Amino acid sequence: MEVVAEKPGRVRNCCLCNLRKAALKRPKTLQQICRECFYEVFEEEIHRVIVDNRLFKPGERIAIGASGGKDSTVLAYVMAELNRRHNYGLDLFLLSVDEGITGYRDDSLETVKRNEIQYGLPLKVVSYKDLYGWTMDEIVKMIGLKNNCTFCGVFRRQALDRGAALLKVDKVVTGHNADDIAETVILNILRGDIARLGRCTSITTGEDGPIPRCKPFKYTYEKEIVMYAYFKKLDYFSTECIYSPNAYRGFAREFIKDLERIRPRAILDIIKSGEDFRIATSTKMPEQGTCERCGYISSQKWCKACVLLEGLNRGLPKLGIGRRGIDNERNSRKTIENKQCGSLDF
Ligand SMILES: Nc1ncnc2c1ncn2[C@@H]1O[C@H](COP(=O)(O)OP(=O)(O)OP(=O)(O)O)[C@@H](O)[C@H]1O
Repeated sequence: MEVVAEKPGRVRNCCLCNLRKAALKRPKTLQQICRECFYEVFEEEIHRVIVDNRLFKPGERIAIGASGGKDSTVLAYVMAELNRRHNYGLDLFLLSVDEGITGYRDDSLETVKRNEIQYGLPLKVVSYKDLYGWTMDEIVKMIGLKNNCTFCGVFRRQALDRGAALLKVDKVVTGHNADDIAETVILNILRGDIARLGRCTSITTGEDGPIPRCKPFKYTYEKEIVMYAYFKKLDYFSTECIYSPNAYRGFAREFIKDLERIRPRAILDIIKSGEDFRIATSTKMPEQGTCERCGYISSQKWCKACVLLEGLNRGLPKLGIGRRGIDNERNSRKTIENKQCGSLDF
């Protein structure tokens, strides 16, 4: 983290207010600014994104997807702050999914429980065990570490929707940041995944599904989120998931970080390129329907979660994995590709 060294006589004034000493170099613009101005530009940029994109309407109930990590902790703090300051008129809730990962999610959930009190936001926790009858610990015991992120990603997406339905909220917001989105653009290009490339830069997704999801941090740099959490001394959990090797995404992440070092704007430009892609009309997009088994949205006969669950319950966990997948009559092409944690398609 780039904090300006405070050597007497050598520290410049903040280039925004020109009153106080600069305390940090802003990662997005490389400006040397004071803490107070950093808080202000950081929060106001998010406010502008919320207003310009009309993310919320007064009176809406909003669930903040809260994992206890830095992004969602800062999101919960800033959302509560902006809601008060700008009178958004929102009813905010914390919504956590307990995947059942001992030594990781149990600890991070303790952080979210403290955030509930610190920020005065009611918390709802939904668990894989209650929803699916399996914890990730049990799934990993059965399938090993190879495709576990596929199960986790598919189950989490649905678990958040189910939690949102229980809370009767109008929208879910997540802490996906600009770096996450730029990485996903690159990953979708590398995979040739046109359908996901087309939607991964949208600030709101799932408007045709059970519950829309928004990303107020779409243009917020990860480094700035870390700085903000550090200076504000926010209480968050910083351990990586113990089951997530994340190799392919890791390469994209490193690539973006290298580009950012040379030119900080690169992150915003990749997002812009993603936004400006036009999908050829000849590209066949999946048709939206509902799962015959559980009623969840699905482009196939069974939704991804039901296919994976069927595999687990029949002791054939590879059933829904890979390009062959389960032949579900209506559509025998691939059901699920191996996908790793932190996917934006969630
Ligand atoms: N278990 C969970 N319960 C609720 N929301 C979650 C959970 N896991 C992820 N999310 C939501 O999805 C966003 C992106 O998740 P990802 O797994 O990429 O974590 P991350 O980038 O490390 O974010 P964070 O720092 O908030 O953990 C999070 O910011 C959060 O809003």
